[in-house]
Amino acid sequence: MLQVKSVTRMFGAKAAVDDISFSVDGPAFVGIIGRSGAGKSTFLRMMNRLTDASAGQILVNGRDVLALRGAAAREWQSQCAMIFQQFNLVPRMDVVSNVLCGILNRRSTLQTMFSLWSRADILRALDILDRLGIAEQAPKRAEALSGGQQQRVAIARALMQDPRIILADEPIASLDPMNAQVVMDTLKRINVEDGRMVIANLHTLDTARRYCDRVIGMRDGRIVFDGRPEQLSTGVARDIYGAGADFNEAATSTAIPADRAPDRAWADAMLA
Ligand SMILES: Nc1ncnc2c1ncn2[C@@H]1O[C@H](COP(=O)(O)OP(=O)(O)OP(=O)(O)O)[C@@H](O)[C@H]1O
Repeated sequence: MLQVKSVTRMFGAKAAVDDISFSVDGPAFVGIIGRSGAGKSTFLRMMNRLTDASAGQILVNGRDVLALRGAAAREWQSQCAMIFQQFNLVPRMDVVSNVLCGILNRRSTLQTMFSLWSRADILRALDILDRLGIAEQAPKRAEALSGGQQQRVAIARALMQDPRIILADEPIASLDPMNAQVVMDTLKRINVEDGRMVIANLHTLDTARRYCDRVIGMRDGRIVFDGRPEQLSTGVARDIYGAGADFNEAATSTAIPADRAPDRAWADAMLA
């Protein structure tokens, strides 16, 4: 389904992403880890064409999405939704309108100017919010919501596009552990229930181990690890992060232990 072939992105003389290749067969949950500056965001931005690649191909079902131009590139962007660390919602706009923004590019200028949404679109947005457990927030301004709720609105906006792939750039980096868990559980549900591929840049090892089917470790623009989460030993992690013997995994942790019943119940209630 996805084949990344020798993809490189240069910024001046520096390779932010340096000749990376990997392929993913099915709708997996892929985590990309690595220290700041490793090239994780640049890769995701190339995938959905926010940034051009300097060389290489990204084949999705055999089609090189890096070669698409104009309307075809925009069409690809709608199949490849992106979620950001800072949610990127319109703070003063209500939640349901933010979700409807996911299909802005499918509307005429007139429809956009007068905020005309079809009943079917509005019902679909509400359905998605309901599925993510935040339907009651629909009329509120986005800025009135907690960080975790805002990130779920951003996920709802992404789902409105009905994408094949969801790219998540540090989706939980601004959240407290409990909200982080709810957001990761939500992404996992979408991956498993809908069969949409998720590729998430993650900064915590325990999150990568817990949610991903596959983990890719990047260092200085290159892939230095590509394997299953259980292969991600402390030694491997130390290598990915370029850390010394004093590397402390706990320092990269935000997750809540799975055996903490109240947290689990809270998360389940939020997702119900
Ligand atoms: N627009 C740009 N112009 C110049 N250099 C850039 C640009 N974008 C990224 N870089 C450089 O490319 C390298 C990779 O950056 P990137 O943001 O992809 O890393 P990252 O792994 O996502 O890190 P972080 O987690 O801090 O976002 C860094 O050295 C960065 O300074």
